[in-house]
Amino acid sequence: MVDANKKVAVVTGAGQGIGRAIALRLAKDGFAIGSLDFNTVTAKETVALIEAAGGKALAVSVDVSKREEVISAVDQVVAKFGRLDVMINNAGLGPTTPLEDITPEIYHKVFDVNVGGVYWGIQAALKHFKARKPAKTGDIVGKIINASSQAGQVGNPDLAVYGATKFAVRGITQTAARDLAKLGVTVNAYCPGIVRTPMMENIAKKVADENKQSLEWGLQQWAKTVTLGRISEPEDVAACVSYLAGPDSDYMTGQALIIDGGMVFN
Ligand SMILES: NC(=O)C1=CN([C@@H]2O[C@H](COP(=O)(O)OP(=O)(O)OC[C@H]3O[C@@H](n4cnc5c(N)ncnc54)[C@H](O)[C@@H]3O)[C@@H](O)[C@H]2O)C=CC1
Ligand SMILES: CC(=O)C(C)=O
Repeated sequence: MVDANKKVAVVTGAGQGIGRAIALRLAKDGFAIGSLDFNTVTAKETVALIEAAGGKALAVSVDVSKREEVISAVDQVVAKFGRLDVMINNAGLGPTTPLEDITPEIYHKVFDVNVGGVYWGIQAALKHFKARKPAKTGDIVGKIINASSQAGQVGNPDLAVYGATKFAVRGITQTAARDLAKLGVTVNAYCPGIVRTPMMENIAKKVADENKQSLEWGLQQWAKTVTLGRISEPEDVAACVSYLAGPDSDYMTGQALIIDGGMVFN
């Protein structure tokens, strides 16, 4: 159990990339962290990094596409740290899927993770938020922050499945914000541009290989196509999520913050 006023955040997909950056940043902000990931090894590595910096964290193995696993994982974090303040539904899959290559298996798998994981994360968090009574009307008892994308704002080449899930996350965020406001729960999303992570590198590798160019060239091509050419770092996204998780954003709900200002909407 942590001291009573130490806030607690759960991050899904905390084993690498943007999720790890968010977990490290929120730990630096003073949160105890639930580091949830399909990959137990990397989830534990994130915990080790947080503890080495003097923070508190718990790794829990989870497949966010499985509702009961998500509920159980969040319960384990609350059992350890005594409370839940922020739920960050970050875990996702980002395959490149030319329209004619989409199969029912790909469709179900990506939607089950990217969209189902958000539903189950919201439900898992709500269970604990509803147990808290706002001291006065308008007080915030919990925050939900979901991972959308620039690809959830405009159609990206070859990302018809992935992009559809990110459009869906924006819709879920707006509906949940309306439905949960009366409980004192805010719901927002972050919409990064091109961020240097294993997911984005896998996507960029396709265009790089097709053009016999380097991975960096592929990332740049993507950045020029969907933004004004900037490749962000996971820490840039974590800074935005730190704002959404902190008290300065208590007034905000239902927003889908576009992180990479250099957005180009065709
Ligand atoms: N990298 C980018 O350029 C952008 C990423 N995003 C979004 O940010 C989020 C994080 O993306 P990245 O860090 O780039 O991805 P990543 O692929 O580098 O890391 C994703 C993490 O989620 C975990 N994960 C995957 N499926 C899971 C499941 N079923 N259950 C639990 N954990 C699971 C993976 O093990 C991994 O640790 C995703 O939702 C992605 O859609 C949004 C815009 C841009
Ligand atoms: C992976 C992603 O969200 C992109 C290409 O914006």
